[in-house]
Amino acid sequence: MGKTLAEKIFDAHRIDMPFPDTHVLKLDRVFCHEITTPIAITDLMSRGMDKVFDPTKIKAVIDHVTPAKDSKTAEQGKILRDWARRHGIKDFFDIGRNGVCHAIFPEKGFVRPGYTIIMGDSHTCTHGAFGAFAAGVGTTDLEVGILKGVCAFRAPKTIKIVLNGTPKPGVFAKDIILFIIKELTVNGATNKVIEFTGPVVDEMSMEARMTLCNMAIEAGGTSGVCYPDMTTVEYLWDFIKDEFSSKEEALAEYSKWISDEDASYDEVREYNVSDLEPMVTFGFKPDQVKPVRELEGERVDQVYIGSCTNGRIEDLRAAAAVLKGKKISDCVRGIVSPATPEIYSIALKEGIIEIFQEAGFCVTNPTCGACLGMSNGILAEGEVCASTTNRNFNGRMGKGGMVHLMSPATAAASAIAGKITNSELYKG
Ligand SMILES: CC(C)[C@H](C(=O)O)[C@@H](O)C(=O)O
Ligand code: SF4
Repeated sequence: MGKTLAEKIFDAHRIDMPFPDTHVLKLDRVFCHEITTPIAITDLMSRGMDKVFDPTKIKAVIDHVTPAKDSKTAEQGKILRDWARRHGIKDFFDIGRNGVCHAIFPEKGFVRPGYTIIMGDSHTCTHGAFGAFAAGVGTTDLEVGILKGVCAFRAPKTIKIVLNGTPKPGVFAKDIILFIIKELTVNGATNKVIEFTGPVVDEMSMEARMTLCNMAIEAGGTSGVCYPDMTTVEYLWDFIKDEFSSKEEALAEYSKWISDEDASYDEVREYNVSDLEPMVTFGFKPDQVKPVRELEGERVDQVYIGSCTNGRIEDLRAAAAVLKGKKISDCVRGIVSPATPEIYSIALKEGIIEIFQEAGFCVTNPTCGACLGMSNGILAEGEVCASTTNRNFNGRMGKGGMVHLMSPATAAASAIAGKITNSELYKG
């Protein structure tokens, strides 16, 4: 019997199986941010265990609220900053160099095919786009990970999604993943890995694959995964070129992180996305998804483009293609947060920041801020936000506020119209 990609990663990292269905894996990376890691740090300190297993494998960033907005967030940042310094964690990204964790860590080359990664953040699944097993964990697992470099997981049952067809213009990875979550429902993949495969994924950029894997958790998935291929090698090349004599050699090495033909899956679902329309959420759960057409005309007070789902350069380009030469509605506040300084600077060079500004958008520094309603764009009671983020939970972006999740192109078109609308890219 063949093995799935996740099973192969488990086999290569397993150091113990203390109970049936409990696999203790060696970790290649422990990622940290200033909301959850300070809780682990403080607890470890109080137990006299202020140690780290390997400072080179730990990467940390202040991203959720930056610059700090109050004493509490300043303190959270300080705990992480002091800890990183104390333990010689060199890859620590503070104000001026910081970006949204799930954008900046891949961008810096910290994620590789076949890796095991944990972080105290539910969207850690994003990194599976590289053919890694990456999972969000709670404080106890994070503490053990920091101390010992290991983590216990259940067997990785996998749902395979095969995506066929050719998406229409104006239909992006975000529309596809919203559709998949609608099909799977919010707990359809609980405790499972979602493997995204097929010709549509093969054609996708790393950015688009990260958008897919990012939202695996919204269907309950432990991790999303894509198979590494030449697109993965090209993305990583600057970081790996000393390890391999050619891209082909790197590809040959990474190709071991692909499921076998005869691997056994919990479920296999095939979709043809050729007829898929741009999608949008309604209600307060990410599986409440409809074609944009059916929500066309719904009022919007704020449009937010950013986050670990859709704050990457490709996302800003897609939004700018819609906004170019246009103004956003007087009734709308437009906010864009490039997800990393690198993305910000590429957007500046390409004239994308200017397009956003001329359209009437406020451009913020790289941060999560608005996405989880902590800073830089909190909604007032009764307000509605068209957002490229990943969660539309009740009050997510501000108490009493409503969030509609959509692609950057749809968000940009909705900013111009002042109401939910399909992008011109889709209208043709
Ligand atoms: C702050 C953090 C624990 C949280 C998460 O894990 O998802 C945040 O990133 C979010 O998206 O709500
Ligand atoms: S951008 Fe949003 S979803 Fe992503 S890590 Fe930050 S708060 Fe969480």
